[in-house]
Amino acid sequence: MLELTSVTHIYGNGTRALDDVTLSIPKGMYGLLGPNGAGKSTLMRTIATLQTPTSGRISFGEIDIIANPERLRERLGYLPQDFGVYPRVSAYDMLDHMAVLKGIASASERKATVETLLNQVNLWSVRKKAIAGFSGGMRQRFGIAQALIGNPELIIVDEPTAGLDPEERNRFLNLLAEIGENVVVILSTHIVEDVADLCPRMAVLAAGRIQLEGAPLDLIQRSRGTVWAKTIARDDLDATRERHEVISTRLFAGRTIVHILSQGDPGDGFTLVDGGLEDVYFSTLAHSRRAPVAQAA
Ligand SMILES: Nc1ncnc2c1ncn2[C@@H]1O[C@H](COP(=O)(O)OP(=O)(O)OP(=O)(O)O)[C@@H](O)[C@H]1O
Repeated sequence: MLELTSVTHIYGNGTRALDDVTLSIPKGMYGLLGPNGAGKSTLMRTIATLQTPTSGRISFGEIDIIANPERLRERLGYLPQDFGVYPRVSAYDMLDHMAVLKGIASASERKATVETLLNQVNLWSVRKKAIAGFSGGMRQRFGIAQALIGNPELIIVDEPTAGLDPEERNRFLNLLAEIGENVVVILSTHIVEDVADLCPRMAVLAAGRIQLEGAPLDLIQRSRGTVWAKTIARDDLDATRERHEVISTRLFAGRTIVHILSQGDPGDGFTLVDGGLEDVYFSTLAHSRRAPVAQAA
């Protein structure tokens, strides 16, 4: 279990990127959902011990990770949002090199590790090719392979599916799902479907605060009876926004489908729909923009 208690991070320029974040993250896949600038990367880097929070406590099992970051690092696998430079060395050699850095000194143990991982992420056939020539999806699968070196107990993946085409995204998510239920896997993303497809628990982070936490199915259940939809002409959108609490809009065949939040029948020809996680997410964001402090309390 990873426990965060009142974690706040204020950057040198005064930006309060994390504001009193308290979370308990159990084993299994955990989704951290939030828009750009919400503070997700700051939170991921903080948990990965790459930066120290301004205040608050973080523990992983028995380990106080702020006091003993090196103990966490031995158990951590991290795929950052921007993996950085993609070298002209082969996937095999790079993974072998990273295994050395992770402390696997024995050549035979390293060979077994590297071969297993390349197979697991389906890069065995291209193991001799330079990573610089890999597609986005291949790079992300390589990123997961390096994160899995040394059997980590805590795995952090920051925005891993951004920019992947649907087939690559599916492949990558299946790979994450296989990693297992015996480790903590935190998936940070702004893509609702990533969380809906994979995570038994999730939190929504916006403006540095946890706005919502729970099991996606429960959260969807709780929103039942409050999400209404209607197809309108695009020109009518402003008027609709004035009259109703619009949580999302989507174009379909040149028309606009609006979803609104209403505790009772809003009239105007809206029909009740079975809301999904996207509705839960967008209504949470709408609330947080209106009353950030009250919502997060
Ligand atoms: N080094 C820094 N110095 C000052 N402000 C920063 C720094 N890094 C991030 N921020 C600010 O902190 C806030 C949170 O940024 P962060 O990158 O953690 O968000 P994010 O949810 O990961 O967004 P994105 O997906 O766009 O990276 C933003 O307002 C950002 O501008």
